[in-house]
Amino acid sequence: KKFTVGDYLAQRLAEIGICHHFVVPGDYNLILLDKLSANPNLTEIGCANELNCSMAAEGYARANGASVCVVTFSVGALSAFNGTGSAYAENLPLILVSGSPNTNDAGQFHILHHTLGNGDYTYQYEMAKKITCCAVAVARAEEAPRLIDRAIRHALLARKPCYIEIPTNLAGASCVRPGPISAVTDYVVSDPAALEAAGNCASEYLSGKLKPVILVGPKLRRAGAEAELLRLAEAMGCAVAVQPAAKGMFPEDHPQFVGIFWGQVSTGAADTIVHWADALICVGTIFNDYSTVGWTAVPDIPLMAADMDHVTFPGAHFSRVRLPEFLGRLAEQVSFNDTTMVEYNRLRPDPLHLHVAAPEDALTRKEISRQVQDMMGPKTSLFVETGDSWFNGIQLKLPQGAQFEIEMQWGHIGWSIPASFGYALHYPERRTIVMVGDGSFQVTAQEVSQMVRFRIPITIILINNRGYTIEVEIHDGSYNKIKNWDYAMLIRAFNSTDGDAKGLVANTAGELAEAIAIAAKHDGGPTLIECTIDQDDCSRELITWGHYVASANARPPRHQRE
Ligand SMILES: C/C(NCc1cnc(C)nc1N)=C(/S)[C@H](O)COP(=O)(O)OP(=O)(O)O
Ligand SMILES: [Mg+2]
Repeated sequence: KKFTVGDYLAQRLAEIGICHHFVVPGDYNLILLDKLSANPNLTEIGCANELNCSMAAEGYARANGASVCVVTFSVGALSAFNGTGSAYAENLPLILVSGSPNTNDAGQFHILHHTLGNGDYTYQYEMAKKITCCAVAVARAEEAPRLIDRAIRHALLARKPCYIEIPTNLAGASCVRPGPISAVTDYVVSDPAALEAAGNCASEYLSGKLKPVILVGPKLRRAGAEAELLRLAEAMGCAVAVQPAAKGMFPEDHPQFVGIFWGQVSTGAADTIVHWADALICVGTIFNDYSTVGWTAVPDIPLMAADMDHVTFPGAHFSRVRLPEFLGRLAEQVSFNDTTMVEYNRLRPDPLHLHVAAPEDALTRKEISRQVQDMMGPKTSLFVETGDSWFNGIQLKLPQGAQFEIEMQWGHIGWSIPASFGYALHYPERRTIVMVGDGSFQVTAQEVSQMVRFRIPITIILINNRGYTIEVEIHDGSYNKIKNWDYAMLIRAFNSTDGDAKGLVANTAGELAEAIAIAAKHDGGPTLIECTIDQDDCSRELITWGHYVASANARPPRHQRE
């Protein structure tokens, strides 16, 4: 049986641990799709469109470590670029594969369908270079092994997406078989001298400091260093604060967890402790406009920042120091100093006694949060969508074992529906819950039909506040209004005659409790619960945060100031 370029790609994808490949077919990729589905280790997952396909792959990569999205040329890839951008911003090795024109067409100046019609076939590859860590276009079958291995290796090492373009007439062309996968997957260990020097520099940075705090950022998990961080935190005994996009990357039931550090909208007394510290160990942190509340919450002491493959101090930088190895080494050498925990225990806020609404009470944002809190257990994975769901979700306490997913760097509304679908395919034994607003839901609603098709029992808490409330709080206008849907009824449309999803409406606290009880027992497919709340019922945190972000957006151009 002929071994082809498509078989080579399929084998490499399977060898790096991918079990599901997300696809939308098109005549430039059909032969390639045949080769992928011929590989027994790969299960084909069709998506309703390429935006959702790429976002499903983004979510799958959060669970699986790497993922692949296979689309057709131009009309497919340009939509998939959005999920690829998300994977770049969120540090996920998503492999974007696109079919492309027959290798003879460019040289014959043919005009082809799906293209711009100007005879240029390089624009997609050029665009892909900007949003991936490595982009390759296979022009001859002989070079396919080298290019495929290179792109995948770069993506795995950098935790960034890569791009592989395969012409429609090469997917089935003969190709040699691959060598050991270790050539692709073996990571680059830290440089021993740099690791040693960075460790010594950390000791210097910490010596003499009285009040060290650890601040955890979202790149910790992407670097695979959660276990080493836990060891370091327990060796120091200090307070551990977490950035909002890193929620769940340090256990919230741990005695040293002091809350989410998010400036004015922090939880617990995280901001008090972080600002009280005289040494801040930042691990995988990202200080962007959203996580610093419009630049009002940037730590103001000299900090030490350990990133995925380098460490910087107030006076030194060390390249090729991998985060797991660095934190592991630090855990061996630091001295115990729980000053910030002693202080925190004097500041620890009393647990919130959330008002329990009466069953007949109209549903409110607070009551939804209270009931979602009660849903959560060790097997819960909670996805929170861009919108007030960020603030509602971040306030929740994660029980031991619960996971949390947020897309705070890219922030594409609608991400949570396809992403939770992709994620849940890898974790069928977990109970995935999505908190999503009405506006976001309208962007990618079609992927609920894939949850129906593949019978994935995701619980979707759809918070219908009649429009784009987060935008209203940043800057209101007519554009923040949207057409209301009968969201629960949509499920009947997606079920058609062979689906087993449930669409429920909750207008009161009692109806929500009933709907959640039904969802907890339903596993034949998703349960969508449409929760109607007042359109002005949004979190205090959103309003506060929105004002600061709006003023950051409004800073006058520099030349106007002079
Ligand atoms: C329109 C936009 N952001 C701008 C935006 C526009 N387009 C994309 C793809 N991503 C974005 N974040 C946002 S946050 C809406 O308020 C979301 O509305 P909804 O899902 O209904 O949530 P809230 O009501 O809680 O805000
Ligand atoms: Mg809304």
